[in-house]
Amino acid sequence: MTMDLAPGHDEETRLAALAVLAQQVRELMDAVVLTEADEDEVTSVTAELVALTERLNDARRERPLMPEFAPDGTFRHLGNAVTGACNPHALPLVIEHTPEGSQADLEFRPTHEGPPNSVHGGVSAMILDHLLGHAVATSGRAGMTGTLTIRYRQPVPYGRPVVGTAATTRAEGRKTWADGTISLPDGTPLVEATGLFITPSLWVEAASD
Ligand SMILES: CCCCCCCC/C=C\CCCCCCCC(=O)SCCNC(=O)CCNC(=O)[C@H](O)C(C)(C)COP(=O)(O)OP(=O)(O)OC[C@H]1O[C@@H](n2cnc3c(N)ncnc32)[C@H](O)[C@@H]1OP(=O)(O)O
Repeated sequence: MTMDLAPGHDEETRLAALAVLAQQVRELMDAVVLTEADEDEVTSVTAELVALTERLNDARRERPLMPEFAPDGTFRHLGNAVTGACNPHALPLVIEHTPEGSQADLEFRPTHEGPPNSVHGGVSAMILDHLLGHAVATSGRAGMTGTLTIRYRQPVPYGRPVVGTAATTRAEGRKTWADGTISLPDGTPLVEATGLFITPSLWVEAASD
């Protein structure tokens, strides 16, 4: 049977399949950090993974998927380390644009372990960097992180829901400041961040060309 496919349908279907693969790889990574399998089983699984890696590398891109607008007009960056549905490194973070700024429901995974039973501080900083950057971008003043200051108030648990929020606080020329937190659902702050984002002079020049 043949189907009448809309333009781009094949690629969207392929990307959806790739997102499912990326999610399976996240499950695989958790399985690797938690497994108690014996050496023979670990060696056997590794051999299968080598074969799977070679199959994917038979059709390899030069670099991860770029930011773009999806067919429905929404912005997406499927290859991003924080938000990319097709990047197993990403949670992925799904960010909502709220009247106050940016917000995301999060659940960290065993692969994010830093101190025993809690999330690595660098991972929390990475998530806050992105959330702050998103708040800045949605305020119409997109920029690169210049500075990021983090205050770790309480350990962040994994395997439990937490909430990330961010909002811009002030702007001056090409500089925009934003604050954000990772909190428990009851509002208890765990990590606080303040960042300075700078719109690169190159972007300003490119926009005025
Ligand atoms: C409803 C609307 C929907 C819209 C949807 C939107 C969706 C949003 C989507 C997606 C969100 C994305 C979120 C991303 C979040 C993650 C961001 C990252 O992780 S970025 C990677 C890490 N950061 C870097 O790699 C930067 C590396 N540095 C640079 O590229 C440059 O140094 C840069 C751009 C920061 C500045 O370069 P220059 O040449 O443009 O600017 P100069 O002239 O050097 O400085 C201008 C002013 O800024 C100060 N400055 C420069 N760098 C600074 C710094 N690092 N710290 C403090 N001040 C700095 C300078 O002292 C100067 O200040 P004086 O004007 O004199 O007061």
